[in-house]
Amino acid sequence: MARYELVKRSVALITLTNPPVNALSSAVRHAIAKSMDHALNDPKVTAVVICGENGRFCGGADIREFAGPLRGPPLVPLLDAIEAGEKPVVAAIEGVALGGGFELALVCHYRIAHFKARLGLPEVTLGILPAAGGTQRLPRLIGIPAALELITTGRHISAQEALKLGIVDQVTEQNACEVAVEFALRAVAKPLSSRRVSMLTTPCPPDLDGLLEAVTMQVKKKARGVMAPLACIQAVRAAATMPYSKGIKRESELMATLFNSGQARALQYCFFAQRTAGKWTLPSGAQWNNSKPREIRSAAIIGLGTMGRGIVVSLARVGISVIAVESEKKLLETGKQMVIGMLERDAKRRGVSASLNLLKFTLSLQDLKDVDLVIEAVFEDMALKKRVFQELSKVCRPATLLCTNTSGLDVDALAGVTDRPHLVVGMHFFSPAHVMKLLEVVCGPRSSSETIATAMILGKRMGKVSVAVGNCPGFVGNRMLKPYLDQATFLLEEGATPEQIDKALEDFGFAMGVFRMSDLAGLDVGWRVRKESGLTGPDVDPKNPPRRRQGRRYCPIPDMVCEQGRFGQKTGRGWYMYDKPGGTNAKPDPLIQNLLEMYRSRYGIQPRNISDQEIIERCLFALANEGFRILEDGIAARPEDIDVIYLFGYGFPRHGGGPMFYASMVGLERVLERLEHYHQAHPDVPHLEPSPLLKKLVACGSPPVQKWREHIKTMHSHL
Ligand SMILES: CC(C)(COP(=O)(O)OP(=O)(O)OC[C@H]1O[C@@H](n2cnc3c(N)ncnc32)[C@H](O)[C@@H]1OP(=O)(O)O)[C@@H](O)C(=O)NCCC(=O)NCCSC(=O)/C=C/CCCCCCCCCCCCC(=O)O
Repeated sequence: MARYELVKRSVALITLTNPPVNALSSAVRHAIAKSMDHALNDPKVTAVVICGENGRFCGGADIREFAGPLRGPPLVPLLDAIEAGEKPVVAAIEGVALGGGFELALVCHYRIAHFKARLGLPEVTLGILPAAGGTQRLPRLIGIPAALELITTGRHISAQEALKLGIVDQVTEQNACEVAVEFALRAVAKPLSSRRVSMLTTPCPPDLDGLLEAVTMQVKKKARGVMAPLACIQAVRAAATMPYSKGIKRESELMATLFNSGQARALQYCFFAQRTAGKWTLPSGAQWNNSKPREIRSAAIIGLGTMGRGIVVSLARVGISVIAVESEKKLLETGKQMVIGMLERDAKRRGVSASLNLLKFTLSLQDLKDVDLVIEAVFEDMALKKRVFQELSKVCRPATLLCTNTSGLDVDALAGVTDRPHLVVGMHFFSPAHVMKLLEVVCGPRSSSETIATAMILGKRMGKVSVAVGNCPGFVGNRMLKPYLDQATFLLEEGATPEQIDKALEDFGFAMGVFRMSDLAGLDVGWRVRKESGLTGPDVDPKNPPRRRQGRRYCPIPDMVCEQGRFGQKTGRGWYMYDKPGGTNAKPDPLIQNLLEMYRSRYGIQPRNISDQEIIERCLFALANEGFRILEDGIAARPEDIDVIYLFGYGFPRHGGGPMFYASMVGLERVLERLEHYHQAHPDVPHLEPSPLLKKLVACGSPPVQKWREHIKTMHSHL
């Protein structure tokens, strides 16, 4: 867990050996304590260097250990002892020094960083704080404002920024460990007291209270209801107002309030769920680690609408040459100008040059004959998409992968019109595609494992979180959205307003309430889908009872809003009003209020007071209930996959963990009881009827999310 060597006859080299990230597990802490003890007591040793194996200094505390009882030497006394030692200790930072790893570097008397290293205190993203002295040492080293920013955001910084801030003493392009050993030899016999960061006086800004207040406001606005950043601010205040011995106690008290909190559990779950989601498997046994992806050097995008443009940008900025195709000259020219502008702005922000030489714009599909992969991003119309796929089949070489960016249409039906169904897969990007991190990779029954592996890895290369899902209407994300949206509109009928429902959801932590989100996405999209599926429009049988369709409750209010030409932000009117078309500042609209009142009186609905609790329960439990059905149907392989989709694609708050984790945190028994209650009150809403899997899990004693897979006996796995 740590290797001890004597190098250059007098330097103790301690190498952390806990792959893959040299996390500070109990065994590693034990080994560090033993090695330090040895080094400090061996008269041959004049200095110590600490480094990590495989070019990675240390990824911090072992997060997996947080779930169980705490064992092994505690970190704070171990680190304090390293700092207090009488022999110089130098940290050789390669790869990463994160969390406890950064705190380990901070107790070393000198820090040498490789120029590619990254440093940071990401604890706040895990719902905790840097409780191994990080909140007390970093402000002493770099001052309150810079330390506050790093600790409350968890941002990783480069070695160069660390040097500028005064965190590291030297940045090197050579082997950091060798440089550190030479450095250590030169440090022997130099006084150490000024190198002990805990003994420094924190440089304090003139208006400390004002600064802390401003940061508190910022944090509350950005991360509504999240506890950890606020605790971080309090800990940093202690560094400014207390001696180290007291500050460290305050840090530990604050950590105790966070450590076992639901938010910390949820955020740590998210960390692992994100990593689990890439690990797809198929019933055939093919999976992420035994399927070889193809190398993609060139790609083509069909359609330069909002989605197509975002996908072109995402591909070009990772070095893939892209041919962009449009059907008309004017559309091609507009799309081209927009893509170039987006790439230039993106490159400027990242301080690199825009990769415009990778782009080609064309009106002819014939130009695609040699590309490795095509992503179709035309209008969401099955007949049109089929025509495109038939054409691609003729034009592209037989080995070209054909992908569709549909948000819910049948991927296998598209595969069926091609000469290569095994090379067809869905790549469902989220808008704007160059910003949103989520990618649903939709596996059709005929998609080959090589095709799936290629789409998954390509997504990762584009900086996306790729999740493999099965092929059904709406896949995972949009399929679950339906019951969620339905509950929101039923609540409108019953007496709530769009702003009340949005506020409840935003207070819960959603980036945007359901009505603001719908206004942003455009209300006409759903309207067209409802018309196509016979739920509204001229094809609806007039004998249908007014608020029922296809044998279940139906709320026509969204159709009425669209009939008035209110399509959301783009028309300046939707569920809210905006100062102009394309405006983003949502204001409640009295016309919507009138529409709701007239609607209720027309149908004799007596509006009632609806509590925020009912809003949250009906919207979120209906959402999770559909998630359970998706698991039963084999459309998602694991609850983690569903949660990752909602975290990265739909603004579900990370500190809630995602809909499935949230359900488990509330308690499956309680979710079942509330769904039964609401279904009894609304028997014509099948989405409120508890799913068989939920009932089964409750009957099995409500196991934790990670164990649900053992209870899912999927008859027809689509994955
Ligand atoms: C950037 C990375 C390090 C690497 O990224 P990448 O190369 O892309 O690789 P990944 O796929 O992300 O990771 C590879 C695998 O490694 C696993 N992993 C990564 N980091 C860790 C970790 N820190 N612990 C465990 N496992 C880790 C990852 O899951 C992958 O596994 P697998 O292959 O999928 O199986 C990147 O990984 C990264 O960013 N890592 C996280 C870095 C981080 O967040 N570090 C901070 C950790 S928290 C910390 O350090 C805290 C320090 C203070 C601790 C003080 C503890 C005191 C406890 C006292 C509590 C008192 C309360 C008492 C209350 C009571 O009374 O009960």
